[in-house]
Amino acid sequence: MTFASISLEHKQQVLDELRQIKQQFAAKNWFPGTSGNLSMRVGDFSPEEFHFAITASGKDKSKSTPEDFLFVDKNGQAVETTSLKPSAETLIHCEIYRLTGCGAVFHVHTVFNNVISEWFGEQGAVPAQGIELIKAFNIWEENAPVSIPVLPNFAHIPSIAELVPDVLDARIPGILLRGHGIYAWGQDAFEAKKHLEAFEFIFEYLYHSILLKNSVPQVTLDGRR
Ligand SMILES: CSCCC(=O)C(=O)COP(=O)(O)O
Ligand SMILES: [Zn+2]
Repeated sequence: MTFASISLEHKQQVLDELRQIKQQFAAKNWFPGTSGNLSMRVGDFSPEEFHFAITASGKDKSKSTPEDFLFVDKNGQAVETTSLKPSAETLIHCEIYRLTGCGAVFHVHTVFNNVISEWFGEQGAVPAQGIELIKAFNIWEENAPVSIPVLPNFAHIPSIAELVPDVLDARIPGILLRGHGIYAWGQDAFEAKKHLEAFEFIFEYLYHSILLKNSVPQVTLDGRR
């Protein structure tokens, strides 16, 4: 499917949805210091050809302007004449679309995802168990353990993108970058948002639970420490 053959109406719908989600995430303070990027696929997916709308690089994502998004191809190259630059992290989006065929990819920097990615960075994954919200990932097995991959953070984005295939887990719709932020995706924007919110809940839960475990003396049932 060529970019030109995708209807203008569909492209506009995607931009409208992205704009709404950007405002909702900005209201949660999920784009501090111009960080974060959002994308949504337009048209059909095939690994050989796909297109998506993505946030322009370096913008204040809490503001809405006519210059917030542009369309790119599977290599992250703009498909229309524009002065806008796609997100510096577009190649990571490209790799996630290529490997999953998903419909939307959202990336945010939060204090909780940064702290947790650092805490578990050395072991390469964040373990979580017994948290009801993993049902948001469509995991219904009782007390199922999940493991959220953590990749090292490099200034050279292609070096991060090339590690994505090694850690991507079909059951877990997200990857953390150590000391940087999270990428979450889904078959559409609704699902990607649901996944991102569930990840952030899990990170916040783990943050508090690790802090409690390390600060409250562990008392056994017979009163011994
Ligand atoms: C200012 S945060 C550093 C870049 C980054 O990690 C990010 O998410 C935003 O980059 P973009 O090019 O998408 O604005
Ligand atoms: Zn980032």
